[in-house]
Amino acid sequence: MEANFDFGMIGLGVMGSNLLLNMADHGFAAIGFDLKQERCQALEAAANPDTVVKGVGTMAEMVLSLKKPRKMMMLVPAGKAVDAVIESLLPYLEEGDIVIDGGNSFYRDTLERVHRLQDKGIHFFGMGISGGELGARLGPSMMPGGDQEAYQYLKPILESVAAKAGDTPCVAYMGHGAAGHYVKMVHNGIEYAMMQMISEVYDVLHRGAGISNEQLHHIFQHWNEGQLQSFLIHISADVFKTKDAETNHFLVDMILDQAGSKGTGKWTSQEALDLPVAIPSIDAAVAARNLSVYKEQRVKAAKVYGSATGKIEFTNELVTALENTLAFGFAIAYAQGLSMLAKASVELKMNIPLPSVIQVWKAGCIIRSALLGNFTAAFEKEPQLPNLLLDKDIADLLKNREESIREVIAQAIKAKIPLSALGSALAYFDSYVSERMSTNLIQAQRDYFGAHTYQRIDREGVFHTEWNVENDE
Ligand SMILES: NC(=O)C1=CN([C@@H]2O[C@H](COP(=O)(O)OP(=O)(O)OC[C@H]3O[C@@H](n4cnc5c(N)ncnc54)[C@H](OP(=O)(O)O)[C@@H]3O)[C@@H](O)[C@H]2O)C=CC1
Ligand SMILES: O=C(CO)[C@H](O)[C@H](O)COP(=O)(O)O
Repeated sequence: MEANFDFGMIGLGVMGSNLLLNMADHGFAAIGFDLKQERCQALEAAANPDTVVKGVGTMAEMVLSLKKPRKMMMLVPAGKAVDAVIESLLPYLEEGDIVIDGGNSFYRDTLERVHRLQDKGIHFFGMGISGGELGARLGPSMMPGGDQEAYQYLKPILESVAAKAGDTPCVAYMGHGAAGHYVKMVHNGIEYAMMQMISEVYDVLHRGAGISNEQLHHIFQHWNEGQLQSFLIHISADVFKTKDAETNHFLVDMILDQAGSKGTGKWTSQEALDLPVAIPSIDAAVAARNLSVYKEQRVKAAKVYGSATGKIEFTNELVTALENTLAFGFAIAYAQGLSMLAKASVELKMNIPLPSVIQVWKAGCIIRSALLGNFTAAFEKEPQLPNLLLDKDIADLLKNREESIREVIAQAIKAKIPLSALGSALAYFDSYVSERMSTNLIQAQRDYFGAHTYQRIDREGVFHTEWNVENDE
């Protein structure tokens, strides 16, 4: 069998077939494996003329057709399928071969796979991919992590197929071990927070101010031309104008208010707790999706407590305040995610280059936004900046929008509209910028009931007090 293909793909579903076609368009001879013959045929049928694309039904044919060092990727569901693919591949792999898992795998699983395959001389990469179907076909954002030397073999292919922000490709080496999947996990955590914040602003405008989907479409379209320019605002504008073919109602109004999730947001929260690092807006977004699932209970509770919201007056000022509120919230969501990466980079010895993370997120991915442009300078000044809020220019950005978010949240509280992600973004901000928090009282309480000791502000050391034991239980 002649080994004349540049890249192999395992799993010719939505992501695998599109990314492979993208590689072929960039001049790489591309071969894909899928057990289903119709997927192989569909791949070949979708290929552009003058590109080299082949679909095969055996793993052996795919692997043995690749030039060495062999470069291949699997785009299969996370979990058992990834291990099943690895087991099927192993008999055909050789030392120096490179296998990428481009799915949304849990980074701890990836780390175990990196080590398992390292023992056999095989380079295993965990690579987050963002951008969905269209992104995979035309230019995704990609977050690969693994062996830095082996990355040099992947770099030319990945850079040519990646989305571009200006002239710079939105793919870069994200660090050792499972860094690629860790960065993608946090990307998705931020995605959860931004989506939740947008839905909260929608709630203020729709249930609170009573404006129509047409108006919402125009407002979001307008926002997408300014400071909020982003993929998520763009698609939301599109959503508001879309009609349901069956009923001719606006489709968004016909969709059940129960949010799905596949786990990456939850993992981000769980991992943040372990580090530990505070990412309350991401936590709030995960919790909001969970709460949404309890529809039956919510319907019962609404009957008991009433679910009617108060009226919020619709004015141009409100629209501007909401725009600033979202910009503030988005910046805090990024700040929380990036602070998590800064900490994980050190604690988990992944060496994640934060300036590259910003670059990779600038185009192609779900959380791309104009705001990211403001962060480049911050990380150029201090590449391992522990928190964006410490940068002077970001401080100006937040201070200029602080009044708006306080006003919006105050109005929403009165109107009974829950702003859990936005509210927690402001509380995070207020806590982070507090020279003195109220946690001195917590320390006193811990020492009172458990002799856990405390430190003092006026001298070094660890102290315990015999608090008033008269009333103790
Ligand atoms: N869709 C999206 O927008 C995004 C998806 N991802 C991630 O990419 C990965 C792939 O997603 P997507 O392309 O949407 O999924 P699809 O369901 O469209 O495709 C999955 C592919 O994996 C194959 N497959 C499943 N199990 C096995 C197995 N045990 N052995 C070999 N092949 C197997 C399927 O084969 P067949 O059905 O032919 O048997 C199919 O070709 C997932 O991890 C997903 O989370 C990441 C970013 C965005
Ligand atoms: O990775 C993605 C986008 O970046 C996938 O679309 C993922 O499925 C989104 O997560 P969830 O399904 O939990 O909303």
